[in-house]
Amino acid sequence: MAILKQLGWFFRQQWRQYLGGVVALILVAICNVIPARIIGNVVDAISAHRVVLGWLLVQIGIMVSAALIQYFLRFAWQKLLYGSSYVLERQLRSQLFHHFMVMDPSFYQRWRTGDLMAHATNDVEAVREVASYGILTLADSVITGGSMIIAMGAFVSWRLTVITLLPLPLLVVLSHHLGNKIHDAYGRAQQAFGRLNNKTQESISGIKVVQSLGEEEADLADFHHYVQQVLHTNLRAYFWDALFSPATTLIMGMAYIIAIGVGGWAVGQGQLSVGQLVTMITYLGELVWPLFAIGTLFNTLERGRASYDRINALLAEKPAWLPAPAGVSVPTGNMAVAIDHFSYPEEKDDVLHDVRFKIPAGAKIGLVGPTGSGKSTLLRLLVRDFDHYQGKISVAGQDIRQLPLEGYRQRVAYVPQNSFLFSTTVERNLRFGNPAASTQRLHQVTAAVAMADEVTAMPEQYQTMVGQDGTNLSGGQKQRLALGRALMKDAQLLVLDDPLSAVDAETAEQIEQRLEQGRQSLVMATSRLSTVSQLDWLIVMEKGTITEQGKPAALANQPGWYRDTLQEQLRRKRLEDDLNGQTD
Ligand SMILES: Nc1ncnc2c1ncn2[C@@H]1O[C@H](COP(=O)(O)OP(=O)(O)OP(=O)(O)O)[C@@H](O)[C@H]1O
Repeated sequence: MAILKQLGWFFRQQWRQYLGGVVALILVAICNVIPARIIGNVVDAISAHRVVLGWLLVQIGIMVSAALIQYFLRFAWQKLLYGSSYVLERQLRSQLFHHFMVMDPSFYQRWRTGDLMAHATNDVEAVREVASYGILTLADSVITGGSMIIAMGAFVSWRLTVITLLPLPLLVVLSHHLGNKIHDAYGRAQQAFGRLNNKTQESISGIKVVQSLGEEEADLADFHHYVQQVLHTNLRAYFWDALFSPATTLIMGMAYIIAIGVGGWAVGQGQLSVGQLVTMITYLGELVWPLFAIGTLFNTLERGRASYDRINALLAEKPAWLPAPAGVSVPTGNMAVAIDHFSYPEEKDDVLHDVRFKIPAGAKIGLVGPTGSGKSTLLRLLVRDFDHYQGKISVAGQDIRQLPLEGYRQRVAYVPQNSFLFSTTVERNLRFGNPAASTQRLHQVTAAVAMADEVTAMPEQYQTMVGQDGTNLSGGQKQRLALGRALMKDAQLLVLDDPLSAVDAETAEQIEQRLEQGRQSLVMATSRLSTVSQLDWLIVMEKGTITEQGKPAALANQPGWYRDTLQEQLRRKRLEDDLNGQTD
């Protein structure tokens, strides 16, 4: 029952609908009392040989009217209760989706996609069931059950009613005992479902890798293991649930035996008419549903509680970003990076330390260094993926963490190493960050990322669908579209993480030359050193810190990682050219 209290906010919000639904249920219960009473009267009239046609027609008329009224009332409560429950579902879904939108990357490191999807689907569904079926069964079992018991007492005999219903308290004991078991078992079943979701999502996303390595069988076996877990945990939940229904039948059976035994004896003693006994047994028949309803009610409520607890645990997580003081606007100007220390959440070792450099407005800065030296991490701090570092990154002297996140991000365009494309058209992907941009701008940007000819050659040009995460495109096309999307934004700072690694050297050089001509500030990590010579400033990172920085030409002449790696890359290039020359 705790879940009903937890959802109190929603029932208060929708009190009119729920009140209407419950009133309709009460009226249905009242209508339900009528037929048994009439059947009893008719039986007594028949036994006394005093049935008159007119009277009989009136009785039938009353029963038909009661059935018709019930029809409309049932329609009313279904519409009111079930309709409201969909409002709850909508509210929970939007709350979750909004939460997903504002959470920081460490949240997505802790939670896997499949789990989040299980929360947004199965758990929301289980809570919705509480607001519809749960309320229905609760109201119905209390109202119908209560009215039947009152009718038994009032129209037949209070003493016989009390004796007949003596086994009922067993049901309360049983539901209390089984309730917690169902709650825990259902929680485990939902967790298993989340893990299965993760597995399905990962296998489908990685299907090309699975197939190319011939690992289908192994992956199927792995999948089967997760399916087994879901099956096992659900069977466990249904085991506890299944203990309830037969118990209800048993308790009802006992009540019938008592009613027939004690009631039959009372008829023999002349304390009860046959018609009253028939009425009593018909009412008992009407009690079967409310009692079964109590069984499913506990299941629904416990499942709903377990799911609501899971949803709340998720919603209770707060984004790690620091809230900005009110009324602060985002300044423009020179930026300065001065990071003392940074380590990833739940990691002990520093990934960055003593990283200091300046980004004058409009400057084009290259970030190079061996793999794993912290280039991507540094870029992620620039775009405020993480705020928990010691030190300061500032714009016009103001710490970026003191600025409103949304406002700051509007000024920045970021292209991560593995950029994601939406499964929509080329145009909608490009316009994602700036839907209002003009067609001229769209064409300009397409040309800037050297895609104009390729887009023209596509079957539906800008309206060509790119497939899920751009599966219909080549790696280089995907990268250039992602870069184009960032350029469409007209941001003041472009943060690019090796954005052209899959693009051939010549095209990459062309694109980079255009980037260098732009007015925006640019910080670009790259693994291709031949293309950085035109940048204003070069930063070399090794083991999480800056080991060299200066103009590319100066660094090319001083001993260090940059000069060695550049010479090595140029030597290879010459070798390749020589080999190509031989084959020409
Ligand atoms: N999300 C993360 N959680 C924990 N550690 C991470 C995370 N991302 C990166 N690291 C670690 O931080 C270090 C720096 O990684 P980073 O990706 O910044 O290097 P990089 O210079 O960009 O490498 P590359 O050139 O290969 O892209 C590595 O040791 C890496 O394992």
